[in-house]
Amino acid sequence: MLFRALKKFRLPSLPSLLPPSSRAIVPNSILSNVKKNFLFPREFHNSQPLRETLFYLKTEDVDYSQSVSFKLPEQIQLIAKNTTEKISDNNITDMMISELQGSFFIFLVQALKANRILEVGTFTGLSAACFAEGLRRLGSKDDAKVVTIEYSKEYYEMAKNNINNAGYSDLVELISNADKGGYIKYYDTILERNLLSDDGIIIADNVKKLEAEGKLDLLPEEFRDRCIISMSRFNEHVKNDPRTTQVLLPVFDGLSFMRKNI
Ligand SMILES: C[S@@+](CC[C@H](N)C(=O)[O-])C[C@H]1O[C@@H](n2cnc3c(N)ncnc32)[C@H](O)[C@@H]1O
Repeated sequence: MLFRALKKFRLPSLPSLLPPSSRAIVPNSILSNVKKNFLFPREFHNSQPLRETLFYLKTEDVDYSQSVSFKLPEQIQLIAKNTTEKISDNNITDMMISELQGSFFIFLVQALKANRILEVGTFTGLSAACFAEGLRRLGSKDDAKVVTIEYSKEYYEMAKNNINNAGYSDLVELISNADKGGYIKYYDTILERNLLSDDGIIIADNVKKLEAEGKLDLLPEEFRDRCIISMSRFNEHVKNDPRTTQVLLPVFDGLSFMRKNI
């Protein structure tokens, strides 16, 4: 599961999920990406029928969309290439956002005129680079920044190299953290601490309703329950929260957009 939130933060302070070094820097932000990689065991990732049902967009539709959408800059495409070269396990590289999603994120940062972006779950830095590219295309102000946190030391190191090599280190602050909190925790922390500014947006990724696809019974019960529980619990939590308004779009892996009711 992947949690993304595109948001604008309000100070005074950042939640404890960020280390002290980053506490002063998130007035307007995008929070992105908590992927719960443990949700699907390897053997299920490798099951073709399941993969087809989990990733329900047809390849030709995605290819067509990509062919008529603007391309990711070469230096960002290289991050995706390096990731698949260095991590040969498809189950892991599947965590990476698609090229099309990367283009969408650049577009979104520009459209929202985001200035500060907080991403939870860097992986190898592809989406962070896209956020940074969006900031750059906006003609980023002095305080514009992507703060991205990753709890895996290995991915953190890979991301650091990728971001440096792609030339975004001036815009991206990488943080290695140990907090394994889930979607609800991050979401509540942001709202309770009033970190989301009035025009900020939270995006949660990988929140599509798996059981609607009818093939969840391919998974053993324990995994089935965990998938449904964690995703639908989050969706329901937000749906029932009077503080925000949510729209869940059936795109990519299920992208939910939330904004504060003001
Ligand atoms: C789906 S991947 C993110 C995809 C990525 N942003 C990209 O560029 O394609 C999710 C990442 O989040 C990390 N992660 C999961 N939970 C986290 C948490 N609570 N704090 C920090 N990182 C987390 C995982 O280690 C993994 O690298």
